[in-house]
Amino acid sequence: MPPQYLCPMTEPIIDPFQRAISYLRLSVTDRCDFRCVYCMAENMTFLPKKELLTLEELDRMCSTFIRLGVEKLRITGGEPLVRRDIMTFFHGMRRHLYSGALKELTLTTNGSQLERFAADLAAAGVRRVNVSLDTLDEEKFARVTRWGRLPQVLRGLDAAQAAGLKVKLNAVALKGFNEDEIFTLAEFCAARDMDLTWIEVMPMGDLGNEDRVGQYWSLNDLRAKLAETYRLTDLPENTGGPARYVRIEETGQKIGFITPLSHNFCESCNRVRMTCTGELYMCLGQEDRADLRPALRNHPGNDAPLEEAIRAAIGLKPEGHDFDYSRQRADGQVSRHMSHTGG
Ligand SMILES: Nc1nc2c(ncn2[C@@H]2O[C@H](COP(=O)(O)OP(=O)(O)OP(=O)(O)O)[C@@H](O)[C@H]2O)c(=O)[nH]1
Ligand SMILES: C[S@@+](CC[C@H](N)C(=O)[O-])C[C@H]1O[C@@H](n2cnc3c(N)ncnc32)[C@H](O)[C@@H]1O
Ligand code: SF4
Ligand code: SF4
Repeated sequence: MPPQYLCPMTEPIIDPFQRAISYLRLSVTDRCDFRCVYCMAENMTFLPKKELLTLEELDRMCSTFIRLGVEKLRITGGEPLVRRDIMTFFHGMRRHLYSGALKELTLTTNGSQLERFAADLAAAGVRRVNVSLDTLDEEKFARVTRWGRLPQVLRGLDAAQAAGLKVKLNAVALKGFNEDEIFTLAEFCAARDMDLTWIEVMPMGDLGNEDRVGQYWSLNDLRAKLAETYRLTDLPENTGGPARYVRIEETGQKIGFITPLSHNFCESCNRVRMTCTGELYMCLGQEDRADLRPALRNHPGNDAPLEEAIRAAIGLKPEGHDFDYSRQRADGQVSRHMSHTGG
């Protein structure tokens, strides 16, 4: 039997494994202007737009989570910046930053729309963005994203930095694809004062013809390759996020490793994820979820049922994921696509 959760309103909710849940990742759309080969199939069926929570509903959901102790809100997708009028939502969240209840409002993006939106994001109180970029080669970029164009993303990075946003690059490590770019990407980031985090590819969703097992490249191997050239020093574990960091002594640069497969970090998990239809997923690597929409829609003007539904859902958060490439399944071990919850 999970314990009861009677927390003071401003303290984060504690899950069954004594982890405080202070971080909400919100997917505001399942659509995207790219079709990355490890994330989506080329032909995707998206939700009808009428299924999505409205911007007002997203605001009410997030405000309720913030009242329940969420201090960090990351907007993701699909591609969050392709949702129409999404800046209205960002500007609405600024009031929680001003009140001090929300410590960080941020987003993870493919960068394609940053040239257009970076200044407005900064005006809404966003201080840093994570941009996904797996290669600096134009032809490879077009191949891995299927629909993306590298120059557009590079202009987005420039716009973000010009707007004063701190930028972190996320690169998914893909066997036989970007193994040869670990030094170029490190140098690119060092020259632009951007952090870089590598991510192990996770077996989620049906990708059409892509080979999941063949894509996987352990970050232990990537790290060993870096260490052949650089002296790496492990930095103290940061319990606020999934990445472990090393410093490159020769350049002072920090490199992060997100290793759900080779070294899982579930013990310090502090997060839950909500989809654009109001489903709360308790773990990225599991199917457990709760539909918060009825509590939201059936009780206009009364947030108590929604608060109760959120507490009950977090009371069911599992201990961790079950991803495992040793089972040699090329299909996703979690059936939904990464874009459903936004990573
Ligand atoms: N397995 C697992 N992977 C995660 C988790 N959080 C993030 N990731 C992976 O890391 C990727 C990058 O995450 P980001 O969106 O940049 O967020 P973050 O690393 O939490 O961001 P920071 O605030 O910069 O630490 C995600 O898309 C996932 O692939 C998690 O809780 N579990
Ligand atoms: C799903 S995307 C959503 C936000 C935005 N479209 C972007 O690409 O940054 C969030 C992150 O998930 C990562 N991702 C997608 N599929 C993945 C997979 N199968 N394994 C690991 N990371 C994945 C992407 O590289 C990206 O950094
Ligand atoms: S990783 Fe991001 S940019 Fe790529 S297809 Fe998925 S949602 Fe779109
Ligand atoms: S896999 Fe699940 S439990 Fe582990 S860190 Fe990610 S969300 Fe948390």
